[in-house]
Amino acid sequence: MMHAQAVSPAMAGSVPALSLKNVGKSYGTGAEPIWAVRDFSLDVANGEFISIIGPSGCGKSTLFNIIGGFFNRYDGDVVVHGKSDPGARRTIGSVFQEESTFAWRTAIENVMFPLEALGIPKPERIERARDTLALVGLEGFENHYPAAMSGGMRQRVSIARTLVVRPQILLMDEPFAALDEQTRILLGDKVLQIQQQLKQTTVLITHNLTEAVLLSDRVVIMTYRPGRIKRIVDIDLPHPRTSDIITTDRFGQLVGTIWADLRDESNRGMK
Ligand SMILES: Nc1ncnc2c1ncn2[C@@H]1O[C@H](COP(=O)(O)OP(=O)(O)OP(=O)(O)O)[C@@H](O)[C@H]1O
Repeated sequence: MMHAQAVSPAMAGSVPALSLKNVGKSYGTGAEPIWAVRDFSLDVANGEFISIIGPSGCGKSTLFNIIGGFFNRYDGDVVVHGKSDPGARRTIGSVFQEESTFAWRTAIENVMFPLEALGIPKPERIERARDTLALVGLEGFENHYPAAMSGGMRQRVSIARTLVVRPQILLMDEPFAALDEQTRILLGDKVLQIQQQLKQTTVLITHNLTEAVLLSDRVVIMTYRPGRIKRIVDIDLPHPRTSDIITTDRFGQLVGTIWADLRDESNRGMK
């Protein structure tokens, strides 16, 4: 169940949805640059749910920015569905850690926003935004402003705004970091349902063990700075899943296994 290979067995012979080839990024100049991420290589299969977990400061957000295309310069290659040209990343939809809803727009107006940029006619925009809000469990809240919603609901609006264009790859950086544990777990259920329905490839950056094990097909554990792959753990829990699985022995074993690695890296970060 545990191995350090960076290629999923399900992927043999097919083009990965996402391929990271020796990606890296350093900050600062001069003789001693700080390497945030170094020599990070990983293939993600179509439809796979991958979590990347690591201690604070290990380079998770840096990796998110590399994958999402938010840096001008980094080392290595990011290949999306076999292509590494600048347009290849159009099939990636990103969800950010910080709250990113537009306060002056209602929930449905937030979700319609990316469709406006694509020039989609209004009736279709409304229909697609409504459907996607229903997908994230916000039916009936279409006309609410973000200020009248909870943090968890606002993050669901952000997720809906990303999903409304049906990205083939969903990339998320700690999207539930600001939420309490119960809301996180319930949102995890929602994310599982969405993934089972849309079957999009998902890369979740997180420091939350429960979330990583609940949601993922594989969990990638990062080392403390420079962020490299320490180990990849196959999550051999059955599908379809719900948060009920948290109470099983196998879930506990997987969390324990990952925690053992993570604790070593977190300790290095504390020093
Ligand atoms: N703009 C920057 N300039 C210099 N160093 C930076 C910069 N951004 C990040 N770093 C360094 O790179 C390392 C990785 O940062 P990054 O934000 O990617 O980590 P992280 O794993 O996302 O952290 P956290 O979980 O605490 O958000 C950090 O240790 C930090 O010191």
